[in-house]
Amino acid sequence: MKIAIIGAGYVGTTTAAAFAHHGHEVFVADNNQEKIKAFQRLKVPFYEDGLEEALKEFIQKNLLSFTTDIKQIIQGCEVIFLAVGTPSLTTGEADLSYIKEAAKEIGRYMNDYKVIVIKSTVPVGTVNYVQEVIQDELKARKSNIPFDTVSNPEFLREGKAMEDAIDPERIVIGSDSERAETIMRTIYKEFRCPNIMCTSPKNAEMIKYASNSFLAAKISFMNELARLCDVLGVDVAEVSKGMGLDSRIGHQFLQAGIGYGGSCFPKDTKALAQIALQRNLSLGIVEAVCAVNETQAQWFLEKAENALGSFSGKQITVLGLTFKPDTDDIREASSLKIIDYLVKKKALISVFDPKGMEHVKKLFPGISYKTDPLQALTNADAAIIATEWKQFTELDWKSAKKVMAQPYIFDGRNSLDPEVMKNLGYVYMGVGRPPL
Ligand SMILES: NC(=O)C1=CN([C@@H]2O[C@H](COP(=O)(O)OP(=O)(O)OC[C@H]3O[C@@H](n4cnc5c(N)ncnc54)[C@H](O)[C@@H]3O)[C@@H](O)[C@H]2O)C=CC1
Ligand SMILES: O=C(O)[C@H]1O[C@H](OP(=O)(O)OP(=O)(O)OC[C@H]2O[C@@H](n3ccc(=O)[nH]c3=O)[C@H](O)[C@@H]2O)[C@H](O)[C@@H](O)[C@@H]1O
Repeated sequence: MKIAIIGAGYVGTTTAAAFAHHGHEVFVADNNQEKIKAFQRLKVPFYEDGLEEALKEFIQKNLLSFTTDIKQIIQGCEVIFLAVGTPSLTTGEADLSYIKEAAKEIGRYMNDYKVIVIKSTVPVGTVNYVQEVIQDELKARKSNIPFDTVSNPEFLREGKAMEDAIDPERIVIGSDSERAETIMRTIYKEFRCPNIMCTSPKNAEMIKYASNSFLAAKISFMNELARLCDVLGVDVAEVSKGMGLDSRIGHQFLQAGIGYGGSCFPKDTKALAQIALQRNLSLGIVEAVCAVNETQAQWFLEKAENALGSFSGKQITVLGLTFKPDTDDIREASSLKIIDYLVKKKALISVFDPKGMEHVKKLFPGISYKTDPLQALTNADAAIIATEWKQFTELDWKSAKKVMAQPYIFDGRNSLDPEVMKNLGYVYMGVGRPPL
């Protein structure tokens, strides 16, 4: 089937690769010319493992192409996916301006029956809103071309985007039209997905926000618990291990740390709380999830500062800048809060990250960017681990101690073994773990 995708970001491009992998012919359009030029040169302008190789393969097989000509792909394909951004407004609400703009273009250019599929994460009711925007454009053209709008939220994780998109654990299709549902089922026919759920568009939209907010809630619950564990001398990592043994709880997303980041959990939790407030409802749990996350890095930094005496004038190394390992994405990364705090405290800051340094340089040009962890740790009074890259968990910490000025490790991801670090002579502080 010929499929158009509007928005060549993480989601648009990985979805495109997954559709091409399953034999569809995919056309991706973006209004960012630089991005499209990069893809046309077979270069992915962000880091996602396996994506560049996959795109190269499918472009060479003529199953995938990139363009800025949105009109052409709208007219050439029966199914059009919207994968544009839906960032937070200052109020916390989702900004639907990119969705609106893309929907207008569809209404302006569509020439025959289309299924418009919203893959972006959007508030409940957006499928109807897109329908209205397209309908208004068609009216202005005095046209009544038929079309359907469908919700098909995306659940992929950055860093594992390719495997998640090719073999998703679930596919949710929110449609009120039998015709559109049949087309959606045809698109996903070759996917080895154990769970395809068809429901209403509004239910599908809510499933996405509820899923992200629930995962964020698990993290904030453990992060809040970590603060109590810290006072009680309990190891939160042991607690999460014990909790996870109950299959009703499970092990995933119980790792305490310095807070969740990324382009989605922070924005989607805020958007859900905001959707409720607009209906005069307050979602106390979701609001608390956000509040714990807002303050978790600060709580950890204050503890670290107490342990060290002061950050002022000290050489502090931040290891890890991305919001999690295996990505170059620094959106809402906890490292940014850490650097901001350290700058205010007049610390001398060195950083290292395998993928995220170029992006952070634009925000903090005045700090020192190093080429490897040991170089970053040289003469450091303390190291703060902000992202659990394997370059840090597998570092030769014995050699690292020799180059550091003082042996303080503040492990914001509980990624190292406290016992091992103590035996190497470090003063180790994790999140919600008793000092040894
Ligand atoms: N990044 C992720 O891991 C996931 C993101 N999502 C959701 O998917 C959506 C997209 O996210 P990302 O891919 O991360 O965003 P992104 O910011 O990486 O990409 C969005 C792209 O849309 C393009 N765009 C915006 N307006 C356009 C228009 N009118 N015409 C053509 N192109 C346009 C932008 O230039 C940009 O390249 C968001 O709603 C996000 O919440 C859902 C699951 C996972
Ligand atoms: O809507 C989205 O964009 C996506 O958001 C998350 O995916 P992602 O943001 O790529 O990353 P996660 O692996 O979920 O991690 C998010 C943050 O939570 C933190 N985290 C995760 C797990 C944990 O136990 N503790 C913890 O602090 C990570 O360090 C990271 O900062 C969801 O996992 C995806 O299912 C969803 O599609």
